[in-house]
Amino acid sequence: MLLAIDCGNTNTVFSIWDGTRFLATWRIATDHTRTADEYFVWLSSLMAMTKTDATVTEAIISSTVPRVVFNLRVLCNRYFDCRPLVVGKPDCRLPVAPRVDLGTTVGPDRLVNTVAGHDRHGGDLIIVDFGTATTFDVVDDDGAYVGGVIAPGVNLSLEALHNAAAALPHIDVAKPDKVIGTNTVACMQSGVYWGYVGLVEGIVREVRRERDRPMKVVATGGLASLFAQGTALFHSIEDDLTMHGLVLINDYNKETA
Ligand SMILES: Nc1ncnc2c1ncn2[C@@H]1O[C@H](COP(=O)(O)OP(=O)(O)O)[C@@H](O)[C@H]1O
Ligand SMILES: CC(C)(COP(=O)(O)O)[C@@H](O)C(=O)NCCC(=O)O
Ligand SMILES: [K+]
Repeated sequence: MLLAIDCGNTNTVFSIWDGTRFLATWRIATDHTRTADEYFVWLSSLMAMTKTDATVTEAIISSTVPRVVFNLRVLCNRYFDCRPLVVGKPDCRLPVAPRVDLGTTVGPDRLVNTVAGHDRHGGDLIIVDFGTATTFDVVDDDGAYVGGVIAPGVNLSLEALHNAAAALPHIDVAKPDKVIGTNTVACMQSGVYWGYVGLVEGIVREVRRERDRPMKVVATGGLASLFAQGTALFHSIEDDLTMHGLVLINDYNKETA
């Protein structure tokens, strides 16, 4: 079975793929000080508690945080006796190479999303990923990542507002009932919610204009469904997009070994 690990700047997601379906998906806060032993205690207790009968024989990692990869590699080597594939490293092949400026290191999460999005929808495609950052990945007809947009993430914007203004509280993102807020929290929620809807709609409009062709829009990431309530832009919401891409890349590397 495959252990697929998607490490973002906020959360790290572990999924177990049995060749047909995901048996389990577990999430932990990303922390580069976490050791391989800590990961294993956490993983094995979740496996036991949920009665997940998994024998991990292979692993693949996508990490936007370079520092965590070391301990994740140790986890795979020591406890699952396998050498993980790490997306973005030279020994992890991709079906189609990205077409970007020389010297650019594209976030591995964006490369993985590109593979998954193209498998499900073909091109031309825009993938919107609501993570720590909100990213837009532009996928060409042949499946190449050809660039995109990086915007500050929703929660990052809320944090920045709270940190910079003494009278603004820490709040969670939500869809407000009305645009015009009649209290501080409602005003902040409106600014961030409708501001983001405008940001996403505006960026997609401009990307389509620049590419001058029809492009599907797929959304992923924890906050995608909340924003889908405020816009008709998304053709689909796919929470498992990154995990699907990790499975595809792992298969591709085995097939072409
Ligand atoms: N269902 C949700 N509701 C509210 N906030 C969420 C939800 N899922 C994720 N988040 C928040 O969205 C942000 C991005 O999370 P995540 O998608 O895990 O980011 P990353 O992939 O960059 O680690 C985090 O601040 C997280 O707490
Ligand atoms: C843009 C990102 C920070 C998004 O990461 P996330 O929100 O998933 O934690 C990550 O994809 C990254 O570090 N990218 C490197 C630069 C690039 O993709 O061009
Ligand atoms: K992201």
